[in-house]
Amino acid sequence: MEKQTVRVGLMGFGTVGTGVVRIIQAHQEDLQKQTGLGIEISKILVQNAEKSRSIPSMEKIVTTDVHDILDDEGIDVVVEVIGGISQAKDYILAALDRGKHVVTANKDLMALHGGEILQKAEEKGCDVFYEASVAGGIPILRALVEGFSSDRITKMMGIVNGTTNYILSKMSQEGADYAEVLKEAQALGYAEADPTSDVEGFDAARKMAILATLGFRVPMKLEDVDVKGISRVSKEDIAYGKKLGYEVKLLGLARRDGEAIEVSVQPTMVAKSHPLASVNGVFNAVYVHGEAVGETMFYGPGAGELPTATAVVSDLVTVVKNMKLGVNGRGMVAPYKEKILKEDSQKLSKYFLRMVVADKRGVLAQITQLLAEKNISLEQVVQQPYNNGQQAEIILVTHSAAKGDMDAVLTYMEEMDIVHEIKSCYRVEGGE
Ligand SMILES: NC(=O)C1=CN([C@@H]2O[C@H](COP(=O)(O)OP(=O)(O)OC[C@H]3O[C@@H](n4cnc5c(N)ncnc54)[C@H](OP(=O)(O)O)[C@@H]3O)[C@@H](O)[C@H]2O)C=CC1
Ligand SMILES: N[C@@H](CC=O)C(=O)O
Ligand code: NA
Repeated sequence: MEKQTVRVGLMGFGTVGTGVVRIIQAHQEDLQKQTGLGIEISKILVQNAEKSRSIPSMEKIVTTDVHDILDDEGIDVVVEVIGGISQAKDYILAALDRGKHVVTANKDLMALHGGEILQKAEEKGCDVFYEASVAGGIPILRALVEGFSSDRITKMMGIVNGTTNYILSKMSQEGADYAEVLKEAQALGYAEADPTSDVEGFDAARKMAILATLGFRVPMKLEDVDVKGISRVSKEDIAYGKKLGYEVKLLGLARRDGEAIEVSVQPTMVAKSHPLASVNGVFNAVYVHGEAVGETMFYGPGAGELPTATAVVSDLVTVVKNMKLGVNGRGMVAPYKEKILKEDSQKLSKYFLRMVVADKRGVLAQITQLLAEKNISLEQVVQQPYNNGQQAEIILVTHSAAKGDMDAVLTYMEEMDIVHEIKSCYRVEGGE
């Protein structure tokens, strides 16, 4: 007899797992109409079976033994939302070994071991989808893989970490200090008790590695992403940036020139005229430029129970549709392009530079001369008294310059007597 219901083993009943149950329950009829099959959650793996759950009717199917899911031949699909790397990886590989399809929200795992997991899925003829892993509820992975399949993407810029965007937005709107806003973000539950992976940019870097792999169709690794976090962004930088027409954002950048690629995550001065500059609070956004399509932008909630669960359940719907058609495991295209990473001399961008210098005649001339020697010209220059007029503060915005040249200039400036302190240096995007 033909299957009437697809049975799902849900691993994890926390924020996302609870949302998955709620959406499947609330939208059962719609899901059935779209797939032609019922979707039933058969078992839920948790760590603590004694914990009371916000959907008490599901408590009876909770288990702490992963084999209740893995060894149940009636379970067709595993949804992994426990998080973490080692156990989640073992469970997913074991599920694939048993011919079960997988949906996961786990960016940490997919950024590090996505290649191995997808290879195993291909061998076993299984689907693995992970839309929720990048920018939560925004269907950006599907857009890259399906919506832009006919195009060649040249640039992606993403605000893909809600915690840091919340912190930078508050610093900008209220002129508040980093440490102060971080505490507030922790109290509101946006930042983790240990916020390192958010504020040091690692969470965003994992998401950018996934975006670059799918967007450029090259096997990008996490270590290919240059990462710098926001812990050294000061309210002064934000205030000066604003005066010159910029908002500071933790920006993930993936850019292709010819076949050479660069991927980075760093605090960046984003021109106020660019739509990314207006993305505030915990919201995420991804800007995608394609050779044919031109500019596009995707905006929405990057986290949270129901937005993230929407992405998970939509992936589940795709798995079920594929099951009906008998085409699981055939839709995935492994990255097929050779990875060519840019040298620093090929990474071009404008820069914002703030420094404290001696207040003497000719200082600005010496600095512009040094920049000119490296072919770096200036777009904006502001000079003002500093430290009660005993020193001067110079803020520069350059025209496009190579990262290698800019790094060389900074190293040289550190040795110059007239340069007392380099306060900050940011990449500038979005003003072209
Ligand atoms: N929260 C969000 O907004 C987003 C989350 N994600 C990703 O989704 C995944 C889940 O996140 P989230 O729901 O927030 O996490 P939670 O911490 O809220 O929930 C984790 C769940 O998994 C269970 N669990 C954890 N470890 C194990 C284990 N070793 N064995 C069995 N069960 C385990 C926990 O059990 P118990 O309940 O008993 O403690 C809990 O039910 C992560 O990969 C995260 O990065 C992605 C995008 C956004
Ligand atoms: N910690 C992440 C949660 C979603 O991935 C964030 O702040 O964006
Ligand atoms: Na998404």
